[in-house]
Amino acid sequence: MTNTPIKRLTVPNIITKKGKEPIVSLTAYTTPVAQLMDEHVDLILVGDSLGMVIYGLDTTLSVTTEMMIAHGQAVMRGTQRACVMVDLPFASYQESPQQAFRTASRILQETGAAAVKLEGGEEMAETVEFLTKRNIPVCGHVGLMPQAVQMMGGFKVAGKNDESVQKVIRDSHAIAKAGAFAIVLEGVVEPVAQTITQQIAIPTIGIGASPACDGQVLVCDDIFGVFQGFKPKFVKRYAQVGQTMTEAVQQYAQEVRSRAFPTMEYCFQPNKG
Ligand SMILES: Nc1nc(=O)c2c([nH]1)NC[C@@H]1CN(c3ccc(C(=O)N[C@@H](CCC(=O)O)C(=O)O)cc3)CN21
Ligand SMILES: CC(C)C(=O)C(=O)O
Ligand SMILES: [Mg+2]
Repeated sequence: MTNTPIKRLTVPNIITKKGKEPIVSLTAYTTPVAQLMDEHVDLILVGDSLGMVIYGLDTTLSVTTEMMIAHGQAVMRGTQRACVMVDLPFASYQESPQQAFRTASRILQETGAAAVKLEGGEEMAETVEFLTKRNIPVCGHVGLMPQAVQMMGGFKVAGKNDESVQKVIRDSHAIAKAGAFAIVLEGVVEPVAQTITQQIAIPTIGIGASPACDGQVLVCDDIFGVFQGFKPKFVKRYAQVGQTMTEAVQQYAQEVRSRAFPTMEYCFQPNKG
C-alpha cells in the first residue's frame, strides 16, 4: 500500500474560493502549531506579528527577514496541505521594487512558501506589480497597517471618517489592479469591507473587518488564549490554553517541591543480574 501524498492548496486554489466558500486563515510560527492546524485551514500566514507574539517586542518594526525565513521554514516542515504565505518585514521591501524582489525571492527560495504578503496601498502598487509580473504571488494588506504604527501613533482602526474610507477603498483597488492574488483588510468598518469585497475580483481576507469579507484571519496565539499582552476587539478566544499552561506549571512545581514527582514510573532501573 502506498500513501497518496496530500496535495497542497495553491494560490489559484485560494483565488477560486471567492464567491464560493469562505477562506479560513490563521497565523502560525512553529512546526507543532502548524501541524495541528494544517488539515483544518486553507491559508497559513507566517505573520510578522511573531515579533510581538513570540519575541515579546512592542511592535513589528524590528522583525528581520532572517526571523521570517526561520519561522517560514518551521511552518513548512509542519504542513502538507495548507497554502503558506510569509509577511515581508518592515524595511525589507519599501525602498524599491528591486529591494522587494530580492527579499521576496529569497523568502520563497529558502522556505518553499507559495507567496508573500506586504503592507501598503497605492504607494506599494508599483512594487506589487513588479513582483507579480516576475511570478512572485503577493497578498496585499490595507487598513490598519501595523508597520505604520509610528506614523499613526498606535494601532488604529481605518475607515472611521470619510477621508480614511476613501483611502482604504482606493488602496484596495490599486493593490488588486497591480496583480495581488488576495488582500488582507485589517480593522476596517463593515460597510467599507463589504463595498471593497463586492468591487474587487480577488478575495478579501478580514481581520476585524466583518463577515462581509471572503475569508477571515486571526493570530493563532490570540484564538488559543496564549497571547495575553493585549486583546484587540476583533479577537475571539476559542480556548484558554495560557490558563491551562499556568496550571500545568503550578502543579509540576508543587510536585517537585513535595517530591511527588517523579514516581517510579518515570525513572530508569538498573539492569538486574
Ligand atoms: N497578538 C497579536 N494579535 C494581532 O492581531 C496583532 C499582533 N499581535 N501584532 C501585530 C498586529 C497588531 N495588531 C493590533 C494591535 C492592537 C490593536 C488594538 O488595540 N485595537 C483597538 C482599537 C484601536 C483604535 O482604533 O483606536 C481595539 O480595541 O481593538 C489592533 C490590532 C494586529 N496584529
Ligand atoms: C494580523 C495578520 C494579518 C498579520 O499581518 C500578522 O500576523 O503579522
Ligand atoms: Mg503582519
